[in-house]
Amino acid sequence: MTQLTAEGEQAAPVGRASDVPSPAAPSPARAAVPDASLAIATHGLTKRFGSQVAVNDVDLRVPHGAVYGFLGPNGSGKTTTIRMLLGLIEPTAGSRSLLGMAIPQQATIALHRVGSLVEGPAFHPYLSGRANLERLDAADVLADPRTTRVRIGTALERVGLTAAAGKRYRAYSLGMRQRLAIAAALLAPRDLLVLDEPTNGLDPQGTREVRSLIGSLASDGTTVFVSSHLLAEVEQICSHLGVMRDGRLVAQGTASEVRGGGTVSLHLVTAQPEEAAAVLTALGVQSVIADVGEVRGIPGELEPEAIVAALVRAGVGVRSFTASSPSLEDLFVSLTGEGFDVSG
Ligand SMILES: Nc1ncnc2c1ncn2[C@@H]1O[C@H](COP(=O)(O)OP(=O)(O)OP(=O)(O)O)[C@@H](O)[C@H]1O
Repeated sequence: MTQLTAEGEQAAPVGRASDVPSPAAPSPARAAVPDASLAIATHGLTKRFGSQVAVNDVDLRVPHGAVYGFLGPNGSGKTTTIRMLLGLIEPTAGSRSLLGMAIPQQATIALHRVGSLVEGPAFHPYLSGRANLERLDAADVLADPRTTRVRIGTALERVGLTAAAGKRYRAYSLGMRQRLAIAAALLAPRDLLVLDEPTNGLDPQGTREVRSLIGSLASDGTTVFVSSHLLAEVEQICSHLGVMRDGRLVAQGTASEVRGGGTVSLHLVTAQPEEAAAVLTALGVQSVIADVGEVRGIPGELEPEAIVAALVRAGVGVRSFTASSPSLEDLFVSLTGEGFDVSG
């Protein structure tokens, strides 16, 4: 389970995130051992730009069929990680595999089954959505021209653009443009989609469109790896989460594992805060703070029932008692050290 200290430092990340300390001496490129049980696996993935370590010893584990939210503030290393996954840049150290195939050794086969949205394809403003996809498909040497028509029709259908396929690109809304970009990534059947900030710059309506599209792609069995700095976006659609901070993966696991990793705190309303604080301290509650009419603390492993019973035994009147986990937003702030944009 993910555990946070009082400063928000992570003590034991879910699924062994990067807890290897020194970025100074990343191990040399390790032998790639593709893990077929995972859609994406990396081991010690590291990228330096000069003296800057942009990605530091990252071990990603993305199960097949997951919608994996790759979260982190701007500059935390998400895009650099994705570029290494797709073979667009070489890591300084570490290995990576997609769909059980090592990158770059088996990239030609693997990447044919992987759709990606990293920088976004360049669309022609005066051509229709369909004509733009025809241009992109024609430029793909691996695409079979005999099936172009069907594949483009299927991709447009999947992103809900069939009716608007004949409209010029310049008349598309931002959400439609992004859906067309995803259609471009779907021109061949894909087992894995890697989307870098697919809702960046979109208005709330466009964000909803893309979010619901990701949900429907995932329900067809496609594994989706989606990066974002927007908490609300991933919170709603992701089965798994990974959180980046300063190039390190500081938490990883199922959404409920990551969410459950926060420290539970208790809040007690009482007319006898000093007496209550003494009882809680004697029980072993940590960080007890008594204030006017209330007491706060961190119960650790203590059950709420045992705490309330002890208070009642000691004659402390309890007006209300709450034991709560931090919100996902609080958790991310503590993991990443900065606020997340929660709009979206
Ligand atoms: N080609 C490059 N040369 C030098 N530094 C780079 C290069 N690409 C990325 N960086 C640096 O690496 C760090 C991680 O950047 P990256 O783009 O991977 O982060 P990010 O989490 O994707 O953020 P954003 O959402 O802003 O793109 C940043 O400090 C960035 O300035």
